[in-house]
Amino acid sequence: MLFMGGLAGDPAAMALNAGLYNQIPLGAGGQPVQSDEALASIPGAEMVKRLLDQYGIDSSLLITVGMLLTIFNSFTGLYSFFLNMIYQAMNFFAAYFLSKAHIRSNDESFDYVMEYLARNEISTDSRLFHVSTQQDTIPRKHKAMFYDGATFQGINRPDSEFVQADEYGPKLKFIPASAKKHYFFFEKTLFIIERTIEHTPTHNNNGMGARADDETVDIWTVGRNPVALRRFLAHCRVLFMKQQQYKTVLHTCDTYDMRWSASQTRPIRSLDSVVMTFKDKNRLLTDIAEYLSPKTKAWYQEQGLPYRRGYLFYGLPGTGKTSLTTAIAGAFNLKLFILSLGAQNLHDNYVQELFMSLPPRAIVLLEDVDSANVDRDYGYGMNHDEDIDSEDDEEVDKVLNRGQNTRRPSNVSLSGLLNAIDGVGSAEGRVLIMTTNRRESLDTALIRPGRVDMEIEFGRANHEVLEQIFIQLYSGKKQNVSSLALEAEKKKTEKEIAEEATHKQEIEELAKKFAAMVPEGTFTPAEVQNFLLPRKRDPKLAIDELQEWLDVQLDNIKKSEEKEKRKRTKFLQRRQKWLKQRKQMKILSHGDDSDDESEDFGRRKKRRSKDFLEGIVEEEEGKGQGEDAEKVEGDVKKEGGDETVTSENKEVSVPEIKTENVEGDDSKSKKSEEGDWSDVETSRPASRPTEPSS
Ligand SMILES: Nc1ncnc2c1ncn2[C@@H]1O[C@H](COP(=O)(O)OP(=O)(O)OP(=O)(O)O)[C@@H](O)[C@H]1O
Repeated sequence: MLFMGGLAGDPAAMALNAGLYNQIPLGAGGQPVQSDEALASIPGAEMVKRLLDQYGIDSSLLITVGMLLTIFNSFTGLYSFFLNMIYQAMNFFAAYFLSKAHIRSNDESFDYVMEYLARNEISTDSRLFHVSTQQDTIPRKHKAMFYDGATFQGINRPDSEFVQADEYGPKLKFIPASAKKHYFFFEKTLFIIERTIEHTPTHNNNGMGARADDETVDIWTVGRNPVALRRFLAHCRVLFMKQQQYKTVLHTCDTYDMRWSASQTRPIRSLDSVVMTFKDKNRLLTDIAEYLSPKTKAWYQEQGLPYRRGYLFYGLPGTGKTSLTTAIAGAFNLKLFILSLGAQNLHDNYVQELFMSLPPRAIVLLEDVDSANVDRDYGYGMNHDEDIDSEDDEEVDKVLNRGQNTRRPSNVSLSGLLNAIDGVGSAEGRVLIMTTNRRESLDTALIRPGRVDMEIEFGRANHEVLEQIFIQLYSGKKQNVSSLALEAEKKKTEKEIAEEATHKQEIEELAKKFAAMVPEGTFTPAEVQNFLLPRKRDPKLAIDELQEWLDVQLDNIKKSEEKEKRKRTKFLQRRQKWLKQRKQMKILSHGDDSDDESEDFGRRKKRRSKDFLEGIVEEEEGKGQGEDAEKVEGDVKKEGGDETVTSENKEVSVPEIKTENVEGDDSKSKKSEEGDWSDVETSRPASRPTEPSS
């Protein structure tokens, strides 16, 4: 009880202390009575006294200790009381004589301030600081709150790069601690700054009661006039903008609290570095430039049209869809927001909120829109039992490619996505870029005009692209825009410029040779780069080794095409069998060719359809490349010119179905009663064995 002094200022504690005082009786004149008398008046004290006497300890000592502790208690109480007064006075002062700005970490201005603090060593000498080696991904909560003492001179230049690593690995970043006030002067005015981390209960998908950390920063300055504060914030903004001038800021969805978070900054990628046909690039860039011009915006408003534009980039993986999007963001100074619909926890509501919270002048990159529920045919919850009666070649492709769709299904529904894209609350002024490897599986609603205003196909490299890739890699021209690179460009001497021109000419000639050797439409740009990169310092070596590489690659391609062809042929055979069986089942169930109206029959048909589709993919995956397609087992028995299908112990004669030419020449393929399936083009799988690393 004596230690309740820690709670001084608390009325309950003071009352208790007073009570203890009252336990010591006072004699005449207010003087304490003799210790024995005093002790006698305290219950239980007699017993303690006897105990102390046993050990030869003077019992009057108890009184002295008690009194000393009481005095100490009074002092701590007083101290707390005065502290409390000072605190109240400061609050009063802050309320009436200070200006204050309150910024939350989900606002960009938070980054402005953090940038200033990091660059100006504010309170980095504090005894309490956080240390981090995280380099690339800077959580927003700590964004820019780091600097490296050793390279501070370097990074203090407005638009220079942070030096984040040395020869031993990532350098340390020092992050000033939160929940502590930091003081500094800006333009001779005193500023006080405090970071606070808030723990807010959330009810998001992470579960009830999960907590989301949020950070705020409070800035005070002396005086009722907030001009100094505004000037400071404007200064921070300019500093930040200069830093970001040659960077592309990537925002991704923070899956914890489901909002945009600036996760990375990257040097701007130049448009030249993305190689594609001039026609397509020109068409696209002209369209975006036109859309972003202020006149167009005004026109949209006058017409009462929603000011939005959408593009679909489709084609094989590694053909430059993402690279081009990043380059566009840099070229038009747009913020880039990347959303993958397969992200865990992402639901319709969140997608809508994310679209609503986009700033103006932003690109939203929706990657792999074919994934999951937004997929018309294969997505999670979609109709797998779809009848495969279609005569459409695309149908065959889809079935055969189905096994390749290993992406995790999304929780986002098609209608949810459509609402997010152009619902009432969706932000205006943004550019939407959707990418997919499988355009054919997208729902037409998703890519109708208004949602997708232009489509660009990305394919394997033709001669123009091959030549450009070679030139890009060996010309020595820097593809990342930065102030330092631009400075270096300006400082070149005439001799250097002349040497560069000669080098360029040489490279262009080699590029022509290179492009002539590589067959057109055979490799993706990523595959070509994959060959060139290990030989990046020696263009002639690349030419010398090209033929050897081509031989290996073309052989691999041939093998995978053959495999694909076998798979396709098997599919066609099975399909024919299945159709025959179905026909027989119809006859057995109804005795005629009427439509499948029996519910039982419909269910059986669907199950068989599903089993059939899955069977063909599994079978091909389960067996090796050398598998003979003729080994397909079935119920079909050939008997003379006709076939007999065994079904439910009954034999029914059906017209002959030709199944020859399984491995042979495609041109001799059969024509069945279901139509001609022989001319279907064999598609080469996107992924092939890559060059063994040397
Ligand atoms: N057209 C291109 N020009 C320059 N580089 C390219 C091109 N295509 C691919 N690359 C290079 O290949 C790599 C992969 O490219 P990118 O991610 O842009 O392909 P993608 O089409 O978006 O693939 P995915 O569909 O798998 O997302 C990158 O390193 C990129 O530099």
